[in-house]
Amino acid sequence: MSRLCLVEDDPIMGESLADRFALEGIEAQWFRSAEEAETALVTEPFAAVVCDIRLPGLSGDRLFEQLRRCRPVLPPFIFITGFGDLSRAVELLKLGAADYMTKPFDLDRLIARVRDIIGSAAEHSEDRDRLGISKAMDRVEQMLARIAPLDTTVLVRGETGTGKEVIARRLHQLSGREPFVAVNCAALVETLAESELFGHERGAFTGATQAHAGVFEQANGGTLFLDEVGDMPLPLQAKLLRVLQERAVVRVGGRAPIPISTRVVLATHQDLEQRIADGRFREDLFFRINVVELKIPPLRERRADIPWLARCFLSDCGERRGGVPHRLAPEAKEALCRHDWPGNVRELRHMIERACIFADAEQLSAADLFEPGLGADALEAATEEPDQAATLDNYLASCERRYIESRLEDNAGRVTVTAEVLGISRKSLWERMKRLGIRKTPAERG
Ligand SMILES: Nc1ncnc2c1ncn2[C@@H]1O[C@H](COP(=O)(O)OP(=O)(O)OP(=O)(O)O)[C@@H](O)[C@H]1O
Repeated sequence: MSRLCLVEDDPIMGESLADRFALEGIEAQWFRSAEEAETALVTEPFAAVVCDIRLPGLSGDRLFEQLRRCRPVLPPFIFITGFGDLSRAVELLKLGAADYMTKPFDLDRLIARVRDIIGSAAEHSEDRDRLGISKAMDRVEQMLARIAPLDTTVLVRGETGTGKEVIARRLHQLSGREPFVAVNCAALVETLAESELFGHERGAFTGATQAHAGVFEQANGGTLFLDEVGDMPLPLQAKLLRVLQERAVVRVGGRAPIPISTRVVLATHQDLEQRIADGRFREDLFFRINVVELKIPPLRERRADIPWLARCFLSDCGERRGGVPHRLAPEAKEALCRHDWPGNVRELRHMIERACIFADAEQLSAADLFEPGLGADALEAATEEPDQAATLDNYLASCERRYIESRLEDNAGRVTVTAEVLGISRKSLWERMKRLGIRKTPAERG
């Protein structure tokens, strides 16, 4: 789905835009009024909307606001504005519009922006079912497809937060089995662990007033996910080994073995070889569970997945809040790609979710992500070793300069928009730029 919705009442402008889109191979449907476009936008899918603000009847901005109220997810809106509509355009950005272009605008820039938006939307919708787009995750997906129909035991290894449970669930989904039962072995209470895993008969111990099926039985026919298996106490490891070998459980206090046909997926972030060397993990169990091993690389070793996962989480947040997903400013995307992610995908997910809740604007800056309330550049400057000879005033001025420069860069040098973002007047921003020696670049406007 890469069709564009163009809303423009001016016949010359509309025709030239429609022609240019056609020349560029972008399929566009042209509407002369917001009313006509509204009907199409509620019934048909569009990859993006290019919309004039001033239209006869319903205006472009009212159309956007109306649709926002009744549709949980809207295609990205790019507004075409006259100079007088600039402050309205800034408000629309805050409400979730993707961008705006001031007339007369550079058609090449508009085409590039539309391509950018349509391209990433298409790329994203195709990829939504994937685990990542890196080569490493490609290989994991290929392995999953191959082992899904078999009932082999699978060991998933990787640092904490790399997505081991996500992978176990994907394998389960691909296998077509039911049900999926997950147990965190590190959280098992030692005295109850055996009964939890293998079940117990009535009267097996004080308090066992009823017979209880353990997780192996509960997962019969499906998948049993044993997370943090590296942390399982040694006596329990011996019992687990027996169950895996015999493919049958004996409930605590019971005698008869109960056959089980459960695919067992185990996961750990522990260095099992080291734990074997330390006498904390059974070597025979290791060989038994290590039939198929899936190694999930840490996020810092598959950086291609970072912006892709970030987009997934942004769109999840957008769907949850029933609005247009937040976007990443280019510097925010770069900062994400540079970060080393010790907490892996979990850290990335939490960071994005927190930023979506607390950020004021629809476009997330690096500061929104890494240090809400304090600009990332200011933070960087503040954590840099200060020049010993610098006075406090010089040091603060350098933080202020870096922060303003980075916000100007985010907003393509537009002084009016940047002043809005910084929460100061345009005049005050000019004065600060002059005082701090920040020069306007030729590309700047506004
Ligand atoms: N490929 C992925 N796509 C989308 N979300 C992911 C992916 N990988 C991980 N996540 C998210 O990251 C978080 C951590 O994932 P998960 O619990 O599977 O990691 P884990 O390796 O099992 O962690 P731990 O070792 O701490 O148990 C979850 O919120 C999960 O939804």
